[in-house]
Amino acid sequence: MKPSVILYKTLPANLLSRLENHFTVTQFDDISPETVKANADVFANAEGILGSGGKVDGAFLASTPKLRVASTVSVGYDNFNVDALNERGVVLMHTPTVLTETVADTAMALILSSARRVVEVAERVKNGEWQSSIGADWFGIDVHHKTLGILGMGRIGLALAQRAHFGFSMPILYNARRHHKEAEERFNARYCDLDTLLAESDFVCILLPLSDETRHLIGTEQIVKMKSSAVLINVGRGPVVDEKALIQALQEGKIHAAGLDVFEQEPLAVDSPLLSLPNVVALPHIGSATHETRYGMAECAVENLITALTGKVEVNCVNPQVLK
Ligand SMILES: NC(=O)C1=CN([C@@H]2O[C@H](COP(=O)(O)OP(=O)(O)OC[C@H]3O[C@@H](n4cnc5c(N)ncnc54)[C@H](OP(=O)(O)O)[C@@H]3O)[C@@H](O)[C@H]2O)C=CC1
Ligand SMILES: O=CC(=O)O
Repeated sequence: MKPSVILYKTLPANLLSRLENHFTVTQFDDISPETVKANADVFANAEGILGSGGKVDGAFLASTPKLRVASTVSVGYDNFNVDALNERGVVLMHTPTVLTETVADTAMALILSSARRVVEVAERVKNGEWQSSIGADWFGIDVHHKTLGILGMGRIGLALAQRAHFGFSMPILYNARRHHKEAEERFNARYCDLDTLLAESDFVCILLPLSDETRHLIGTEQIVKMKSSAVLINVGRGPVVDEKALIQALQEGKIHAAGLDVFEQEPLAVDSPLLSLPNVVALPHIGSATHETRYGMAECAVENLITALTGKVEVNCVNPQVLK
């Protein structure tokens, strides 16, 4: 008998077929407690799950006693309680690498659009405000040769540093838990502590995962250390920034602008003050959202599930210790 798996993401037809060749697949819209409760038998028999979003915690694991593998269609896995997975011996697979370059493009797009006010001025053109030669009230700030501070010099951080160094001649500062020789040698990046990075950067770009250590890492105390001309970019996870503190800082002109792909609550509330600030570019968590990359991620997640349930895992495992 084929192992049972739960799919909670829409897959292209060919990838769904590939999954069905190996498993008995049951599809749901989500894995919310309501869905789990209403389909308790299916969840009780599942050996694998594949999807994105949705909380996988102790309560979920109690409802899935046969679960062996969780395959997330994302690189970030902050919605999984990894300790609880480890305790139960459940393997967690994710999709790094395949999305790295696309997410770095999104970060660069946010840097450029925040600095040059691309969204705001394009709206003004659409509203018929371009009636004569533009004046200083349409101007932005330069990106090239400005200092970029990268928080989190991992896969995406490195890809952003490459763009900024070679494409825009930007000096790079970075902070991570350890030094990254590759970034220093290839992009002349300089490691510095958080306070120094905040004080010296013209653009601060967050590419950190969400964890107990990074939650609200950037709050009022940190924002006031930034230059008043600086721009904050967040492509990592929303809760790394204390959003209330950021809103207040933007309203009071403590920093120049923000470019945000991620928020404390997603989707962002339509009445969020962020949406009425002209110096904020807000994107709907599109970091990896291109047709090519989303296909690549789905394909990677499918292969991850097949390998982890039927073969030998060599890459893309978050908790390889449970394989031993
Ligand atoms: N907006 C979007 O659509 C997307 C967002 N993301 C987010 O980007 C994150 C990064 O992805 P990726 O680059 O592939 O991940 P990596 O694991 O390659 O890089 C993470 C970096 O963060 C650093 N880091 C982690 N914890 C801390 C900490 N407490 N203090 C300082 N530095 C820390 C790591 O430091 P060290 O190198 O020293 O270990 C590493 O340099 C994902 O976890 C996800 O949250 C990813 C894809 C799309
Ligand atoms: O936010 C997206 C991810 O892949 O992580």
